[in-house]
Amino acid sequence: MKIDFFKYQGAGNDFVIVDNRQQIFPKDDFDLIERLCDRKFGIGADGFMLLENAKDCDFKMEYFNADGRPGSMCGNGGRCIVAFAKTLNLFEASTSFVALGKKYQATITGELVHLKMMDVDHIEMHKDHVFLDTGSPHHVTFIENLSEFNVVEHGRQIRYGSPYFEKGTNVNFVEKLNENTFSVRTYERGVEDETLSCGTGVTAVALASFHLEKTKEKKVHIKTRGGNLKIEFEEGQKGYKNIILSGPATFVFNGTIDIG
Ligand SMILES: N[C@H](CCC[C@H](N)C(=O)O)C(=O)O
Repeated sequence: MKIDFFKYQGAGNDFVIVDNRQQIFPKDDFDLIERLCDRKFGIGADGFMLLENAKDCDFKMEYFNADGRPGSMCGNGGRCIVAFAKTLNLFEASTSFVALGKKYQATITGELVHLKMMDVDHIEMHKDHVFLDTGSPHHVTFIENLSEFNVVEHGRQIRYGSPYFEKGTNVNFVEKLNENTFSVRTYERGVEDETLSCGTGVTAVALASFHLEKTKEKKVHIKTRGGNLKIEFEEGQKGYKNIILSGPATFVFNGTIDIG
């Protein structure tokens, strides 16, 4: 069977998207999804997404990591699927979609997609890191000389170590550049490698930076290897709310692939 796919990237975090409103895609076939994401045997991507119909929303997003397994929330993927949904005329100026049973809202202005992330109530503070869930789990550590740092080696050690083990976590290494700007590199669970950027990861870094008083700003700029992202948020009674992740989400190419 041949399927049409669309390749997008958001700040260098890249995705294959398939329009599955007709339920044509065999989504239980994790080996197939892994192969489609493979950069040598397939199309190549950090993640795979299906756009499906949803009841009270414009569409549903189903996200899979490059290892073919269903992932948790993906911030850059969310922004990319919103850009894709726009080309299908599924909404005008703003959209709401469902992912992992949660409702998300987004808007588009020019090249930028602004995605409202889930509220974050808990930030775990540890001696040398913080841990929080922004839709996906994130371990955040501040370091120096980020550009020289071996992200894969250290990220992998933390991801597979205590207390995460098999379930794992995404791991972000951060360096402060100025009062409201941070540089971030992320080791992504499910890709098991460094990716060029991670949306839920930079969101976690922005909140962690504010929480640790490394910035007083509630509008934080993040530089990643794949581009720049911006996070705005408000303090809620318990934690953080109205968290908006903004950045580019760009169509790269489309094609047809025989999935057997
Ligand atoms: N790249 C994604 C995160 C994917 C989540 C995945 N790595 C997991 O922990 O299941 C992002 O932009 O937020």
